[in-house]
Amino acid sequence: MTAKTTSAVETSLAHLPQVHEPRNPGTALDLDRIASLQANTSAIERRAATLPGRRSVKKEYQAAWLLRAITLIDLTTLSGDDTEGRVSRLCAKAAHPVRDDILKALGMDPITTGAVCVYHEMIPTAVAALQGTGIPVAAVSTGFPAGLSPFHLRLAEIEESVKIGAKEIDIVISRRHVLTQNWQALYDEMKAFRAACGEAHIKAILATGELGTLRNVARASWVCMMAGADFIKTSTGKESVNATLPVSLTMIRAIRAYHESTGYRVGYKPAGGISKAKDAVTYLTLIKDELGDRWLRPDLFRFGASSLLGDIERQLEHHVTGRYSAANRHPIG
Ligand SMILES: O=C[C@H](O)COP(=O)(O)O
Repeated sequence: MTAKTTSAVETSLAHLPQVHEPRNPGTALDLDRIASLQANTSAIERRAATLPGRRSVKKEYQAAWLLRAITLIDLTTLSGDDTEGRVSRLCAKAAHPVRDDILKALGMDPITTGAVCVYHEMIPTAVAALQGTGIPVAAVSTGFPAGLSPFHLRLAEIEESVKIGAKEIDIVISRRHVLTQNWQALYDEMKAFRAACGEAHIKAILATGELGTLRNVARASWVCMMAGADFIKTSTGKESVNATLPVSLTMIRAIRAYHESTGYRVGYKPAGGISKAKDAVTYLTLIKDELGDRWLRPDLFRFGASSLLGDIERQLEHHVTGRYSAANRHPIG
């Protein structure tokens, strides 16, 4: 570990004070604006194809980016066979995601993940396990992942999740409202979900792999932000197509335009299938390029990921020791 590397890591993670960003209150539904939205699919795909080339990360900064990525993970388990034991172990990992010897070699103080994300039934276990850590519990509510349970039950699930300690609620939108271009219905649904959350922050999962076109992704992003979403999120992780770079560019540019238009910053959460450290760094450089450093903090960016942390750990270990002790032999490029 060179002095230059240590300094890069410290510079990257230093000065991350708590920022109290005003929450997006939403706006009236502007149907003309929604109708006028275009998505230049071929331009977006061309831009996505250049990633991560243009801003590849220098070796001495890789550890810094990887540590930053860890602080931005919603460490997730969303399996039908989840148990209290698995969730407790996940929470312990969220509180100590990096081995002490690696932190020491990098000259870093302890860090934590951004949050832990679980099903409603696992909230009490996660809340108990994370007590005193400052790590919030995020819950997927509203009949995740399909979101097709009765509307009043989806609202009740949100309210119950908040009541028992979830500080963040990841809701799933009704994809049919997008596919039928029923923007008023999507807006009303999202507003009702936001109201049910109260003070808890709400992340709107668009399930982009089921929305058909990037234009629909752009329109759904705008409608959810107009209805007061704190974050927009790509996927549940259960669709056949989850987070992709073209979808991310579309959503990130909607966030940028919404900020320019209203002054409110909405967060972004790519989720589903992001399991490699290299991909995490690509996403972070994309955010830096398109939205700027302000979005590289946990209040405005999260990865929804169940297995990303393991690969980042392997890459950090390699960075510090020069070798892999685990199965992954593919260094970050
Ligand atoms: O919201 C989080 C996703 O369900 C995580 O998906 P993943 O298991 O593919 O990382």
